[in-house]
Amino acid sequence: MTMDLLAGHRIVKRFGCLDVLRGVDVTIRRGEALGVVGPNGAGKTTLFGVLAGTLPASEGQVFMEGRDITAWPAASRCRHGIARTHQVPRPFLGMSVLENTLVAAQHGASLRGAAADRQAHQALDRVGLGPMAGRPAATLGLLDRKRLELARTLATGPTVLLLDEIGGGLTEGELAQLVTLIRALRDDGLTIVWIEHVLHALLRVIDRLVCMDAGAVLAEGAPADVMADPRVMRAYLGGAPT
Ligand SMILES: Nc1ncnc2c1ncn2[C@@H]1O[C@H](COP(=O)(O)OP(=O)(O)OP(=O)(O)O)[C@@H](O)[C@H]1O
Repeated sequence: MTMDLLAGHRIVKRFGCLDVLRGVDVTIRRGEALGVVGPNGAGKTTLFGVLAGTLPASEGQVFMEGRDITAWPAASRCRHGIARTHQVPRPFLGMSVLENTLVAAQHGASLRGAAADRQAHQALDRVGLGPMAGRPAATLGLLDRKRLELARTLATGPTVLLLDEIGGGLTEGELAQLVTLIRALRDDGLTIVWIEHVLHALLRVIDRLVCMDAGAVLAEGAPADVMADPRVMRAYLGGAPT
C-alpha cells in the first residue's frame, strides 16, 4: 500500500454495537515523531491496540513497510519492531528492574542468555536506570517507572515506539526529563508515536500531529496548524472561537 513505516487503512473497531474506530486512516513515516491527541474516548488507545495487534480490527488493514500485517498476532508485530507502553506502567513489582527488562528482551526480542542480558542492560543504560538495575521495581517512583516502561520497550529491539500518555502524573521537572529522553530516542533513529494530553510536552517533541474525535481523524498535519484548527479547538479544547 505505502512505503510508510506503519499504516492503518480504513480501520474500524467495534465493541458490540459501539463503533469506537470508524474508518481511521493513519500513516507513520520512518523516523518521525507523530503526536496523537483528542478528547477522552476518541479511540486513541484503541488505535494503538489495533496497530500493536493486541486488539483485532473489525475492518481495515494494518501495514508495516508496505506489508499487510493485519493477521499478525501482537508477539509477531513486537518481534518485527512495534513496541508500546501503557497508560499505567505495569512492571512486575516483585521483580528487579533488570529482571523486568530481561523479560522484555526474552519475550519481545526472542533473545536468550548473554544476548538478552546485554540488550536489557543497554536498554536500562539508555533510559538512565543502569544504576538501579538491582532494585525491586516496586520501589521506583513514577518517573522511574515510566523510564522502566521505556526500557522494556527498548529491550524488544523496536523500530517504532507507541507511547500511550507516558507524561501523565509527572511534575514539570520530571516531564522535562522525560521529554529530553524521548527526543534522544528519536535522535537515535526510533520512530515515535505519542498519545498525550500534556500538550506542551508533546509539542516539544513531535513533527506532525493527528487529532482524533469520536473514532475518526479530525485533523492532521503540522502541529501548529492542527492546534489552530477550529474543529480541533471545539473537540479537544472544549469550545473556542470559530
Ligand atoms: N474493551 C472495550 N469494550 C468496550 N468498550 C471499550 C473497550 N475499550 C475501549 N472501549 C470504549 O471505546 C472508547 C474509546 O476508548 P479509548 O480508550 O480508545 O479512548 P482514548 O481516546 O484513548 O481515551 P483516553 O484519552 O481517555 O485514554 C471509549 O468509549 C471506551 O469506553
